[in-house]
Amino acid sequence: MTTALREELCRIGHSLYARGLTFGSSGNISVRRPEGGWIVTPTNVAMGDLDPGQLSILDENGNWIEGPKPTKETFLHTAMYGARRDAGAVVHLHSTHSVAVSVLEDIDPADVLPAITAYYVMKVGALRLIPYFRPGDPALGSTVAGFAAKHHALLLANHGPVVAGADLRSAQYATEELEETAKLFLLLQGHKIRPLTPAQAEALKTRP
Ligand SMILES: O=C(CO)COP(=O)(O)O
Ligand SMILES: [Zn+2]
Repeated sequence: MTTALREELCRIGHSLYARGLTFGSSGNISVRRPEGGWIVTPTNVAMGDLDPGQLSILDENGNWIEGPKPTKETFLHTAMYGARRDAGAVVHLHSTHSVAVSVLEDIDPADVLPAITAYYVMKVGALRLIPYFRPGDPALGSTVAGFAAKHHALLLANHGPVVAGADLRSAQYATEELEETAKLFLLLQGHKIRPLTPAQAEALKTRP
């Protein structure tokens, strides 16, 4: 099981990297292990170079117990899991359009992007902006913990998205949906737009 999870995590990392959804050694991914604890990506490794035999293991308290040194954003991942007991995976990227939106001056920090499409509402919902902290700053963990219970998708200002999902695929798909919606939002700047109405958005949350 752990071998399959290791392979799936690396396949997703390779795919994200190959499609330009994160760059250099940016981004990190974690997944909950059925036997307890987490598999997380090592620090300073490009998503395109992830190796199933070279992943970091954390115990159930979030302590590094095996493998290479884990991502410096480990506390960001553990803060998400701490606030969301149903989360099975967390993806953090530096995807270009999401980062661009995180830098805009006049965005609503409580709900950054409008409900442009149904899939955005279904997979992301209300995107919360988190104030800027330097990467790896543990203070980011406590700030994220305060918002993560209400929001599975967060946008770190001047940095990038961090998204929790029930499993790796859900977290990946929601992060990709967020990136595509950020791109649409930027494409639509200067145009009058007609987002989904609150009733249309609400219906997507309550119906299958
Ligand atoms: O995205 C990153 C920092 O925010 C990448 O850091 P790591 O290489 O430590 O995972
Ligand atoms: Zn980052």
